[in-house]
Amino acid sequence: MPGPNTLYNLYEFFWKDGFGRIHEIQQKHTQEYGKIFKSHFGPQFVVSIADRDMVAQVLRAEGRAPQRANMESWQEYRDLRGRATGLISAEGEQWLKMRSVLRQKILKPKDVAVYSEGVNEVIADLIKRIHTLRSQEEDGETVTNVNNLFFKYSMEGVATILYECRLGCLENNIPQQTVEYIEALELMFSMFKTTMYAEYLSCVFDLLAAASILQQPLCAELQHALQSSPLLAESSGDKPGQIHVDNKLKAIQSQLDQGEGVHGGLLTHLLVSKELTLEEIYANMTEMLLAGVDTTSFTLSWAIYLLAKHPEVQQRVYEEIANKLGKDQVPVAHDVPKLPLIRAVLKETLRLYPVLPGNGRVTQKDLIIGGYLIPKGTQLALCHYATSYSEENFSVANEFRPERWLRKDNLDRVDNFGSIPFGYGIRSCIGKRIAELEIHLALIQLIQNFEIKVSPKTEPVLAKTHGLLTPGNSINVRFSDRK
Ligand code: HEM
Repeated sequence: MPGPNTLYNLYEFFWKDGFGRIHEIQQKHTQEYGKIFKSHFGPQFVVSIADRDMVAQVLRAEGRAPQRANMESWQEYRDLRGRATGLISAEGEQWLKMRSVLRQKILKPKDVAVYSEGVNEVIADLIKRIHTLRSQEEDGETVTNVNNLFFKYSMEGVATILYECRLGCLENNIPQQTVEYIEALELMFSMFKTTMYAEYLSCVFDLLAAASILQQPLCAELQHALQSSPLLAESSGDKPGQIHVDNKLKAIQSQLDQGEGVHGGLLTHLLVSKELTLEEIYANMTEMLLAGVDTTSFTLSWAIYLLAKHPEVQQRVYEEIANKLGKDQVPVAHDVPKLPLIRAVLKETLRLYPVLPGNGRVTQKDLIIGGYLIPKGTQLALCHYATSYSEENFSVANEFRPERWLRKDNLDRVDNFGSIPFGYGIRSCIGKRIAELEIHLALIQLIQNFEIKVSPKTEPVLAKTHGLLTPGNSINVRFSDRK
């Protein structure tokens, strides 16, 4: 099988700063070596797949508990300290058990529809915050670096759903406890982005480590962060990540003591049903928060950027909202199917900027892919960025054309393997419906309230890989009141 050798990879990644360009390297290597190629790192290798049908074949052949990457050292660390893993890092039977509990409450659109009201309260605060921020600018309209704002929105939104409480991220004066919480999370995000959530990248790191190119395995770096981070040290008492879970537990206890019925969302269900241990609940709440904030905020930032750059698309979206929902009607989850264009905007945004440009799988049986025998236990890298930009899969692939998703019921197809930003199958993103709810409702209300325009302060924004696919520079946009 063709592919880059160790020397070439060292040159590409270290000399030419390839870690920030993983998405481009996928495309480049696909052009050079074909849709299936083997990257060598010393004695180890990764097989990369950049073909829609081959990706489909791999994902359709998955067993009961698919594995993204070899997590042995991570697992050993958790075992050593008696700490529970969350869904992202768990494997085998433990993963199956947790997934089957968590999926009951958040995997279907109707499961998350109940959170519309809570998310809308957060969006009302987001809009207030936009008014405050733009009033501080000379033109009275610009918000600089919208991702900062959307980070706070996503954190507040996801916490509202997961912890069933508000953090105050969008207030003018953020509560001190929340400031500390955001700081702890930011530290973890920076570690997390280059490790757990970027399996494609972590395979590269692990292989480099195996080839003794790195002094320490990457996991050790993350393990150190875990030890020193106040947030993720789940078992050590009074930490910010636990406070919200513990508060909920106390509230439930007091309701029970008073003979009241207990109702609530996911966290309440987990605490009452006791299907997961408290340690597992802490671990999963933290991992879901980590997995859910940056992904959602980057996607929202890219969507706003694309809409600002394409006023004609934005106008069509606005007209659809005005005609099918109403100019001032606050949307809820069941309004979203009436607005196919807003759904298409999200799908097209994620095609052009898939937050996870690549994903990993360890094969659980021998497979023949593209004519090659791939033995059980091989680390695969699924090159979603490359398939998203392939002209074979999407005509005029470089252009933002949300309407392409409106044809032939494309919106509801989950099996368009050219663009699967949330993954596919049993190990796909468990937070997909939460992310969609937060993004759809926010986009609808932002477009109802504002005409979103490119600010003269905005340079063209290119993507860079920092674990996730992130905006390479700050996105500044003008939020003009809609007349
Ligand atoms: C636009 C937003 C998001 C995108 C694009 C995204 C994408 C992904 C992808 C590609 C995976 C890997 C799937 C696979 O291996 O097949 C994943 C896994 C995961 N995501 Fe998301 N995600 C998003 C938001 C969220 C949110 C909001 C949450 C939680 C509230 C979340 C929680 C998770 C978890 C826990 C996993 C691991 C699932 C498992 O291993 O069983 N994600 N996500």
